[in-house]
Amino acid sequence: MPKIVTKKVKKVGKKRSADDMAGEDAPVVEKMATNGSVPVAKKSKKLVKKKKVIKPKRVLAKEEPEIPTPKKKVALFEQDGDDDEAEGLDEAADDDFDTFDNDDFSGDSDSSDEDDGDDGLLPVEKKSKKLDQKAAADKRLADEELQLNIADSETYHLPTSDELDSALKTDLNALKGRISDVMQVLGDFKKRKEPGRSRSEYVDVLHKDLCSYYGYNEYLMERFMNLFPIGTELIEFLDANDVQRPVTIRTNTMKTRRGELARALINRGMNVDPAAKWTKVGLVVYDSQVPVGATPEYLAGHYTLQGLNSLLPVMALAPQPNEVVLDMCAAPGGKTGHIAALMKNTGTVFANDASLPRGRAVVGNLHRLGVNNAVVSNLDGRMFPKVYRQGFDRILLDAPCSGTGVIWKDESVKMSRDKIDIQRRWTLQRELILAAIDSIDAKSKTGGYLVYSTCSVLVEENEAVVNYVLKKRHCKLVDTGLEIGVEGFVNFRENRFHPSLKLTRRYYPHVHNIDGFFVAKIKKLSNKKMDEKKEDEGENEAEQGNGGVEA
Ligand SMILES: C[S@@+](CC[C@H](N)C(=O)[O-])C[C@H]1O[C@@H](n2cnc3c(N)ncnc32)[C@H](O)[C@@H]1O
Repeated sequence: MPKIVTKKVKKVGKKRSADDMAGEDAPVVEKMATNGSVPVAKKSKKLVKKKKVIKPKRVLAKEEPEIPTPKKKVALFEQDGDDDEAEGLDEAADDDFDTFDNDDFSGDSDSSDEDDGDDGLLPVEKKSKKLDQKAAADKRLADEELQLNIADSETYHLPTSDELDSALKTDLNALKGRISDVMQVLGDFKKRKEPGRSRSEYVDVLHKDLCSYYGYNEYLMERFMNLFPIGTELIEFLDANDVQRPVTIRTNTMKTRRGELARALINRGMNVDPAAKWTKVGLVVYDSQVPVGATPEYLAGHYTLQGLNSLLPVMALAPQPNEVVLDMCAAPGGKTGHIAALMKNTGTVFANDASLPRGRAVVGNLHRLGVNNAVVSNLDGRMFPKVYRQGFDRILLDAPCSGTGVIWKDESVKMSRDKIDIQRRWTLQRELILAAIDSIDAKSKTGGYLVYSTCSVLVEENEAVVNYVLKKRHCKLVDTGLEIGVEGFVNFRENRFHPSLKLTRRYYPHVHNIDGFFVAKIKKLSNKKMDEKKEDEGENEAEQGNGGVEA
């Protein structure tokens, strides 16, 4: 029987020990499940190649070479006019940052022609626009070069298997050239193909070359090729997987407000800005003269280090004051702290994790953040229907996953995620999502919601898992209420999911400049069991052993 740690977290803790902090940036048990925080450290590069500039469409790029002097930034933050305001330190009180969002906090007075018509954009978004323009110019040049590569002959000679195994494999430039050439051929196949060659022969060459160039196993590369049918988006995605995301922090609104925190951090030598228009608590840290995870403000719990993506499932969950909420896979606790803040430290939030060492990090973090409405437990999430059946108003299931959305944090994902590994993961995810839905009270007066999220981009771990629970339980998908993200798949290759799957949201590093992520919000409709015949339909699909997703 698993041991339950029932610690009511009561007060702001003492200074955190190194042990307490261990879980926050360095996951202990599941290395891939790291979407709770953005480490400051850079990863090492395996391949020596030209890195692409990420195009931040809605979120920030880390390129921000000009660091305004702290003094200048403080003056700008002071114009917020929130110093004398006496609102409580809650999320709603952060509304005054609508004006904050529109101010120029970068200290960048550059007003070049390109900025014309950019009124209303954040400074960083203006910069982002310039980056877009530069990227477009680069792409034009690259396209022209590509044309030159294969203009000599209309058709393209497909390498033999000997050639494939030759020095080309280690010559990254030649490999990249061949990838471009083959992609060009596939884009205009009838005209460019070598007579007698099939499309699949070209796709096979491309597949192998992409594995060699980017360092992936064939299984995972195939999944990505299915996700982004061969074209520039696939390359953009693969390039983005090798680039660090911006360092971002979440303001703990139980202790401070974003403007106040920004001023304090700027005075310590950090260069920060509002992270994005859709969040009133996120700040992006462009640069810092002090360790972001060790300032007095950090130790006092005024903020947590969190990727912007990790704000999204909690925003979708929208926990209400006085509810009973479960964070089923909570460690290291970044999202639990956010849930507690939205509940204004009222009601009860259960922070559970199957890993005891990671659970200890949750206790440390919640103490630091001043959370006093939490119960920390150490259970296998699948046990909850037995422990507290239909006991919760809302549940967040931030499921353990392949981490294919956060490859920049853990490059080992590229080689370790094979068919068996992914199958093991979606099997657990299906068991957890059933347990989660069975632990929700459909009759809750204020809630009855489950949010399912992963830091994976694979359909098997996302849409297919949600589609499975829709078949097995009385529940339906509802709007996440999130401003950004692209729709989840309803049709994916041969698969036909429930049409409501379009209400789910996907996030990609190359599109949103945040970690690859998935969010679904589900409303439980009844506490009654579904009839067995309907349940069997879901079961049969799972038995196919492909996660309901055709290769
Ligand atoms: C994606 S991480 C959670 C991150 C966390 N929500 C946050 O934002 O800080 C997934 C977590 O699931 C936990 N886990 C794995 N299997 C579990 C299970 N069967 N029941 C509960 N937790 C589990 C892992 O220990 C890991 O901490």
